[in-house]
Amino acid sequence: MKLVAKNLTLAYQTGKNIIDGIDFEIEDHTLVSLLGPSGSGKSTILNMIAGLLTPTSGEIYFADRAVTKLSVAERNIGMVFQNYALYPNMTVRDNIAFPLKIAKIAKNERKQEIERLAKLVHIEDQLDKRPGELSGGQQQRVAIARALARKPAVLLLDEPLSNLDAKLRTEMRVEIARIQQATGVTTIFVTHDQNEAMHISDKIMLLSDGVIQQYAAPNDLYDKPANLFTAKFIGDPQINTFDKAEALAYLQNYFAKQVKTIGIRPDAISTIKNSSSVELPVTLKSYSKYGPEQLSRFDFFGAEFDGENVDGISEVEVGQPLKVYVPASAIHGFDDSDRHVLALKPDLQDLTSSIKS
Ligand SMILES: Nc1ncnc2c1ncn2[C@@H]1O[C@H](COP(=O)(O)OP(=O)(O)OP(=O)(O)O)[C@@H](O)[C@H]1O
Repeated sequence: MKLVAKNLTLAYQTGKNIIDGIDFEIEDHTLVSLLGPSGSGKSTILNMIAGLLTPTSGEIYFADRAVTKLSVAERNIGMVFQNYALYPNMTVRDNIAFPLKIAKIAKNERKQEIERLAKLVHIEDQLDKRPGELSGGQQQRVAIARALARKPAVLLLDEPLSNLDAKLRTEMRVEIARIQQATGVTTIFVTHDQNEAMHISDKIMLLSDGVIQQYAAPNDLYDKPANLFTAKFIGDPQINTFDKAEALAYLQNYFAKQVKTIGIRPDAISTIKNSSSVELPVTLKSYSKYGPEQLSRFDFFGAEFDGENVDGISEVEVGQPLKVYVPASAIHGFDDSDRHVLALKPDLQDLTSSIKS
């Protein structure tokens, strides 16, 4: 089901808006992550969608139905929490059956539904165990099955993987994407882990201080950051930023408009020139390689920056001056308000100088 929020605002008594008049649409059948640092408002938005928190103002719609004033029960949502919240004294079967019993689904139909859900989340051989006898990943599968039992309008997942170890996290994020695709249920996934969000989502809503910084497909957040916050939050290693005079003056040439900061992602740097690339005169300061990852550090007019897996860099000696190249589209400029400014192609550089003069 499509979900729409209009001018959604939440303030506690203390005053300042925790969520500050945001608008968004989540398309039917998609998986959207709410991503952002601690305190950015992810859980608050999720809880307003669930009906656990009432917005101070604004509206939420499930398709065309305004749900803002409806209770949790009336919204038909499925929720999964970080701590699973399974009933410890019930078997897996009874945990999944619970919402079906509440909904007074007949016994026969209930049995079929439990089997269907257990197959869907791959726990059909665990139905007679109690949650305490299952691994964290299996418990989370049960929690997902229970949340899906009543064919919810939306599935809300609040940091569902954060109690799992690294290997299980990766496995379960693939599983969540698979289950979401198999059921087609519109899903909202809260995480503060960009890697998780980047891999699992159709779109990511990146939040900071209760404001949407950017809402776009994962690769667009990476390649086309709308502002400096997004550019810095997304990407590991972090984007290189230049705000010192000489480096900035050199790169400013590629922009028609004055920029305050320039960002270049470490993986955009190469020693190989191509037709749309911009040349940077640098000195190699250090180089290291670990497994498939190479990291290099360069000096560029006194500003240092990182390169990741830079083609051809293993041939260069540390301390040696060289030229590196960056596609013009990978030079991100940000204006006084930290908003993204497009770089011009290198062959438009003359035009840039004439605009400036
Ligand atoms: N009951 C409350 N009263 C006042 N402020 C609150 C209350 N609950 C949450 N907040 C504030 O609302 C803001 C957003 O909190 P929220 O839990 O939505 O953030 P989050 O992005 O989910 O963070 P985390 O990743 O740490 O869970 C925070 O600044 C928090 O301090």
